[in-house]
Amino acid sequence: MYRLTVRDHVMIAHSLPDPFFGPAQGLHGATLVVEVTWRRRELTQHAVVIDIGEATAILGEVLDGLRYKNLDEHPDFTGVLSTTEAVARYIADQLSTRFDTAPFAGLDVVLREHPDAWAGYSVEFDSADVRG
Ligand SMILES: Nc1nc2c(c(=O)[nH]1)N=C([C@H](O)[C@H](O)COP(=O)(O)OP(=O)(O)OP(=O)(O)O)CN2
Repeated sequence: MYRLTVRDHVMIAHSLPDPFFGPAQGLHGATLVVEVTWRRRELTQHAVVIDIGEATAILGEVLDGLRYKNLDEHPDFTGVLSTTEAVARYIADQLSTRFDTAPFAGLDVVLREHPDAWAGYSVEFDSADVRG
């Protein structure tokens, strides 16, 4: 399996309004470092998983929808606890609508909350040995 990872970051504000989260029930900010890995079984005719520039642009486009936003007021997070895990899933879902998933085996999204804690979400696409 081949992999290509790009990284970006996004500053957001949010609250986690459940006693489970203790002080994080209140509004607070976070700078999330976002790593996305595209996976495929066979390389393209150009011997890549995906062009780094294209991957970076797609990720940036998705993160632009979150930058400097208060997720408590973001329509896509209404009624959702915007945990790192949930934001990772959201980013994976948004990414998956922005490229042809057919040649890829999957996508892994990792969000680093701080240097010692991170969470992620992986989506598996149909297996394929397509050379594109
Ligand atoms: N599994 C997750 N746990 C927590 C998340 C999360 O996204 N996924 N988020 C938070 C808070 O948003 C924040 O990042 C940390 O808040 P903090 O109060 O410091 O939480 P800690 O668990 O590290 O410490 P406490 O002892 O609970 O205060 C929290 N958890």
